[in-house]
Amino acid sequence: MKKIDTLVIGSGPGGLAAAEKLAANQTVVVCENDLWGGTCPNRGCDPKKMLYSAVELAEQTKRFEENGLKGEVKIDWPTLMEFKESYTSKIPAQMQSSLKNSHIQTVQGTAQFQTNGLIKINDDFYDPKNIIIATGQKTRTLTIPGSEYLHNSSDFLSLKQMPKRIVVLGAGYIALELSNIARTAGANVDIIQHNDQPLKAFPKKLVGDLVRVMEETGINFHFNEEIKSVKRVEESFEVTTNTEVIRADWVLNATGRIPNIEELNLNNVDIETDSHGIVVNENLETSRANVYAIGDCAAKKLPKLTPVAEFEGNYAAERILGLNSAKPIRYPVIPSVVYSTLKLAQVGFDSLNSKIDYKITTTDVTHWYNYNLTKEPVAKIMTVIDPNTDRLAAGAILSSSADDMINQFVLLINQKISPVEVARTIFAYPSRSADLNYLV
Ligand SMILES: Cc1cc2nc3c(=O)[nH]c(=O)nc-3n(C[C@H](O)[C@H](O)[C@H](O)COP(=O)(O)OP(=O)(O)OC[C@H]3O[C@@H](n4cnc5c(N)ncnc54)[C@H](O)[C@@H]3O)c2cc1C
Ligand SMILES: NC(=O)c1ccc[n+]([C@@H]2O[C@H](COP(=O)([O-])OP(=O)(O)OC[C@H]3O[C@@H](n4cnc5c(N)ncnc54)[C@H](O)[C@@H]3O)[C@@H](O)[C@H]2O)c1
Repeated sequence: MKKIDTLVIGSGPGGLAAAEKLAANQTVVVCENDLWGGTCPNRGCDPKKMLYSAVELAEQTKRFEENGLKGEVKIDWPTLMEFKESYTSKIPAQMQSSLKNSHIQTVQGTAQFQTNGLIKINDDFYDPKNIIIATGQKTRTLTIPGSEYLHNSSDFLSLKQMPKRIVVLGAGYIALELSNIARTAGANVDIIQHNDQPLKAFPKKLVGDLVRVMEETGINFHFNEEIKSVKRVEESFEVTTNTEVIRADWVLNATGRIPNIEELNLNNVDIETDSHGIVVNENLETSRANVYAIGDCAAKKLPKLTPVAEFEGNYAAERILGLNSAKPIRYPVIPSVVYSTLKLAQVGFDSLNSKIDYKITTTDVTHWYNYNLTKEPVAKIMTVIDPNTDRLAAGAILSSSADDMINQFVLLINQKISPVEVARTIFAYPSRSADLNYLV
């Protein structure tokens, strides 16, 4: 039996952040049953954004055709995939060796709780003083006839050739991001959503604009459709809903992700779970002493994002080290971005106070100098101002630069910067950040 200070289960952004922080003071083991580094760098944020970068440039170039940028731009999918793989193929080894360099022991295998509280990994038993569970999420399985034909986002990010016709089930983050990549790379795309609320957590007005722009690129949205079955017909597939049959060469299941906790055998030690994941208190402690859950696998009403997992990993490590022993975790505002035909970003909406009558303004900036420059089909900025302080409380942006611009909003909100202070600032010109003066 191996006695150690802390066992971290899962080597994604959450687990890595925790392990690195603990390593200077403790004996730490990180256990991983798949790719070192977890979802984000191997089959999530990073590879997606590498494909997106080419797609974004191609879209931008097409928009500028009538303004003097001539010549056909075409995505060469196999070469683009090679570019992506030039990064992803090195990640697991890099991540594992960086852990080893920090004197963290790495074990390849599945961690499973035993009834006596020990953890079994391969043929070894571990008796850690603390455990951090950071096992992430996985694609939700749809229980419909033909579900065996469905692919997930990892399959998409490894496609050798772009299929001619793709049907995408769901209209959330993954659906809207990967549909845009597929469409720009030449596929015909149909998106099927069971209600009329794509990207439910984002402001409806801006989502409506994004859907319209995606439709203009040729993507077909089918709302309020119940997916009944997927049937193989020779080399292709038929996706049947309550009202239609759509032909596809490839079907992506993007109907959501669920906690990846089955293999842990949590019921052996009565660790409480619900349908959103492992139940934790405001100190990220599970129902069992000295066992923490962080990142995507924890049941919390927060966006499941890489920086959130890292923030929680740091917090759990500090708590184990006794650095924040009494303080509950306090999150700063959390921005989220959908990287689609345009970028849709938001921050602060989940921290609004229902008793305050905020001043909400949506400004159409499509024809403002800095947006006209890139000929965007639409660009809008929504601001939510607290009338008591005149400060920005929340905001949303739809534009090609929303991912960077939203970080300006993050700073304004977190640092409580007033409009007067913004007005006293000299920003570089011309730049989109310089428009802040007119917006807040
Ligand atoms: C397609 C896609 C795109 C995304 N894009 C973005 C983005 O642009 N921005 C963003 O912020 N977030 C994005 N995300 C979300 C982001 O990837 C996750 O929020 C983040 O990876 C969560 O980190 P984590 O450490 O909680 O879990 P993960 O990164 O999922 O890591 C968990 C690890 O635990 C391992 N594991 C599971 N069970 C066991 C076990 N029993 N024993 C041992 N190991 C185990 C898994 O193999 C995995 O490697 C995206 C996700 C997807 C799928
Ligand atoms: N850019 C980013 O930050 C980014 C990108 C990708 C994923 N992620 C993270 O991963 C998580 C999972 O992403 P996701 O897109 O899989 O989930 P999601 O929850 O964002 O979207 C799932 C969509 O499928 C719909 N749906 C559910 N059941 C359905 C059914 N039977 N038929 C048709 N539609 C159905 C839902 O209404 C929803 O619109 C996100 O919540 C996010 O935290 C983040």
